[in-house]
Amino acid sequence: MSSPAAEFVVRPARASDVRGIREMLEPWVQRRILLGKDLVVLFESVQEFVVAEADGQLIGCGALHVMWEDLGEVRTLIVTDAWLHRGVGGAIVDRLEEGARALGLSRLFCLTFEVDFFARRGFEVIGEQVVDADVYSQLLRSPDEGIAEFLDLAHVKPNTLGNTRMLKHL
Ligand SMILES: CC(=O)SCCNC(=O)CCNC(=O)[C@H](O)C(C)(C)COP(=O)(O)OP(=O)(O)OC[C@H]1O[C@@H](n2cnc3c(N)ncnc32)[C@H](O)[C@@H]1OP(=O)(O)O
Repeated sequence: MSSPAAEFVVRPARASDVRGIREMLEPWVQRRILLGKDLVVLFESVQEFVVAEADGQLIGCGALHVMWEDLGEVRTLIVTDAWLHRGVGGAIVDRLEEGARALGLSRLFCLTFEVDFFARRGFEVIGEQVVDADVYSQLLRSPDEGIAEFLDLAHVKPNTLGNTRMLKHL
């Protein structure tokens, strides 16, 4: 017998979700899968986040970070163990892509171990930089650690070991 359809919603995050996002994030930071974020950084970026919720509980999250006029990044994508493989991650990515299109972005980057998941959603592995030298030099001015990872700077290489750089044209 097949299990009943999973009921969840994906919605913009609220400030009151931030501690729950941090709880979902922490185990992945410990395992060096995702970049750690201080609470203040998560509060400051709450408008970038969507969350998935079922029965009033957070079951997933993801964020869209704008990097340049045409370019964004999918960040901090997590689904709780009990909800894996039920379409939650895909629904979060769909929502982030919708947000990216609404912002006028045409390319979405991600840095991930979940290569198959992203490949099945249209992301392609990239080897080289996807911004020109001028944009690269502008991005160097950002204090954001995720941007440093995007630029593949030496001081963040320990964070990104084993990750794959992927890009989707929207
Ligand atoms: C850019 C970044 O943030 S990278 C970091 C990515 N996150 C992590 O590494 C943290 C750990 N991983 C996770 O939290 C999860 O594994 C995620 C977020 C990558 C994926 O979340 P999930 O909710 O399992 O994704 P989702 O269910 O949409 O898809 C997974 C598979 O389940 C399958 N699936 C989806 N719905 C159903 C369903 N109702 N019944 C059976 N299988 C299903 C899909 O076919 C999919 O397979 P596919 O990838 O071959 O297409």
